[in-house]
Amino acid sequence: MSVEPEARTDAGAEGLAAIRDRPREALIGFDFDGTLSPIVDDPAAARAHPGVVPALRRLAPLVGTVVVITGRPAATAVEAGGFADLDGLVVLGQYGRERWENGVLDVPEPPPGVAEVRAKLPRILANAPEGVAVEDKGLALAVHTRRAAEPQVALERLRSLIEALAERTGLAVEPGRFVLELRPPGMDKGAALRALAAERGASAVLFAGDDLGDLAAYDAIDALRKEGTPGVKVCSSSDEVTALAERADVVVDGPPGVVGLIERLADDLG
Ligand SMILES: O=P(O)(O)OC[C@H]1O[C@H](O[C@H]2O[C@H](CO)[C@@H](O)[C@H](O)[C@H]2O)[C@H](O)[C@@H](O)[C@@H]1O
Repeated sequence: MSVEPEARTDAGAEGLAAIRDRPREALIGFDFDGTLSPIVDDPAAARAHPGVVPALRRLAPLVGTVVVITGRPAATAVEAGGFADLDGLVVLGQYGRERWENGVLDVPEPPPGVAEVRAKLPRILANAPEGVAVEDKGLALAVHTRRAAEPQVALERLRSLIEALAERTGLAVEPGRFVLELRPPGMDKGAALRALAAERGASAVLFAGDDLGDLAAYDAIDALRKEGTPGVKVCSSSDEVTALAERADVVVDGPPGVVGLIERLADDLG
């Protein structure tokens, strides 16, 4: 009996069939927060769902490449994920600017705009609603509003200030789930996914995500399909973001659903 995940689109079914036919040439990618890790109020407290590492340990030897592509620093994702001992896993952090593989971490120097943002943010946020907090990620700074009394209201109040600061410092604004991030432009999860797929000669690609920053990876899968490489877009669904579910081939219920998907893939490919 087949236990493979169900696709609601023909293209998604084709992508799953291609992964099943040649798993050792397949690339399977995951976002971290909201996909492998349940959303929590404090970003520093986020941890992978307890089922993730056991499930990835089963899947990784069966497929060509397993990658986590995240807005987090790669080292943070490895630590919070408990990924350090996962053989073969690649972690691309900061939307693809950082790479961790086999215990080796590659982190570029930040552009000067990041230091300027670090220096200016405290004044800019001086009158921000209580609960607004800054996460310093080295190559980028994220302004979180989840812990404000009215997170969406706080986010909208800050948006134009953050956008003006990004403009002045040559950075880009990356919006996400109750977060506005100031980060270097010129790289996104789609470019990162495509580059790794080309490097590994992937014959099929699956990517699972939950947030707006993951849409670039969906765009990459759409482009790969047009070029003849089958792909699958998976949505880890939530009430906070609906844009991914509208475009996904497979929709699962948050990180527990993603764990179930990984287990079903491992069952099917094993
Ligand atoms: O690409 P991702 O792995 O999804 O990272 C995107 C951002 O995720 C984190 O923030 C989100 O998760 C937090 C912990 O659950 C939550 O508190 C916050 O509201 C979410 O936006 C992370 O803190 C950011 O740095 C990432 O860019």
